[in-house]
Amino acid sequence: MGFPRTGSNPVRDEFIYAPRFTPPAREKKGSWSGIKPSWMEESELKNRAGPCRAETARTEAFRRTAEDKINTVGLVVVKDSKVVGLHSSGSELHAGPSAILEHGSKLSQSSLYFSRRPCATCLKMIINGTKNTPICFWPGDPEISTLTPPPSSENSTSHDASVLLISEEAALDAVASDKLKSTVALTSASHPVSDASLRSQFDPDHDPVCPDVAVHCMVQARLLSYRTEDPKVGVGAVIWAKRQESGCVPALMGGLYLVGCGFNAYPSGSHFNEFPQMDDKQEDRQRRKYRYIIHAEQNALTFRTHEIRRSDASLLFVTKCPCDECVPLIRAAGVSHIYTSDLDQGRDKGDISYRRFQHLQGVHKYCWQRNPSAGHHTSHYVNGFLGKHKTEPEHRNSKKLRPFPDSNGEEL
Ligand SMILES: Nc1ccn([C@H]2C[C@H](O)[C@@H](COP(=O)(O)OP(=O)(O)OP(=O)(O)O)O2)c(=O)n1
Repeated sequence: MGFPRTGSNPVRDEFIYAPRFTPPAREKKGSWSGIKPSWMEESELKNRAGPCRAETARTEAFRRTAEDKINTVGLVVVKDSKVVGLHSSGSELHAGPSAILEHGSKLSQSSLYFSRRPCATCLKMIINGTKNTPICFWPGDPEISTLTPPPSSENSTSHDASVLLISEEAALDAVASDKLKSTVALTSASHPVSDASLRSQFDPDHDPVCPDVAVHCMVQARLLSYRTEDPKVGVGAVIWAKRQESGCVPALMGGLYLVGCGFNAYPSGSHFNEFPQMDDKQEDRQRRKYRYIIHAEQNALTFRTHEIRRSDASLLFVTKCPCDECVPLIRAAGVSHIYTSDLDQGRDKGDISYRRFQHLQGVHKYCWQRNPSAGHHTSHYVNGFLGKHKTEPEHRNSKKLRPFPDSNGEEL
């Protein structure tokens, strides 16, 4: 028997998982809402095709799509019969997460119209971030995850292998989508919010916060990680921002305000043991957790209580290196500083990899080394680990927070 996880976003019975496109119940602009996503899909492709006419762009788009295997998606967000959001998928960030970034949990009061079935990564974020939200899509080839490697054109064997891999990924996505949409409605409650205060201890000429405050925020993230629903590893994330204008925030906060926080968990409102929990050491890929679990950063961004303002420094503290799924999201959200650990950095693990973080540009990165003398890719000894990972004694003095070098080896 399961029990509900508290969360602000139950997955609903009313979820419309249309095998064929379902026009919105004849809203005034219903047919337009249906057509618009296709236009949005095309608009992204038009951008890629350059300033040519629509028809040419479409032809070009199909050619490129076939080559790239991206299957771009258009998304229209409708609220009270008005279009409140237009999003299209790019090669790094899909339309679904882009809508989550723009609207957050306000998507709950809207209807979503996709031009094709979203991939499992998008669907899990949409389901997690919405409540009683109709989701409609045109039939046809589903969206392909940005994590799926494009087919190589170098030789036919690797091309065939890539195409096979894409088919397998698409099939697994379809299974995950079905599983995600079949979840049931549960209770609603507010997402956990840390009420910790920060002392005003930072160097205004350099980093937005001093190391002591960074340690403090990391401890907050770590505490959150213990709330994980992942049977194996807990990850916590806290986002703080530093207001540029003085005088708006009480001095106690040192100019910082909480943007959001989260931990890795199954879609909000799901039952215990409802989704697969295996990791990538176990054989059956259909039963692995990665397509279902919402990452700590994804939850922190989705259930944020403040918008991320580009004019303010925004600081993400996350107990584990951001994975390849989250890096584009974090960048698109406008996070300016990332404080994280060196755990798994650079690792390629198939279902979840950590390669993109090292190449992330334009963001200040601080790498938390639990033990500077140890190399990367060691065992899990950071944050709310569970299960088989061995506990390492904590030596506070061995911790070292250091700026992450950019790809040229220079510190940011
Ligand atoms: N920045 C990150 C990185 C990971 N996670 C979450 C998503 C999954 O719940 C879990 C995945 O962690 P691992 O990469 O450690 O995968 P495994 O649990 O399979 O461990 P292993 O390294 O042994 O394969 O962590 C997260 O929320 N935020």
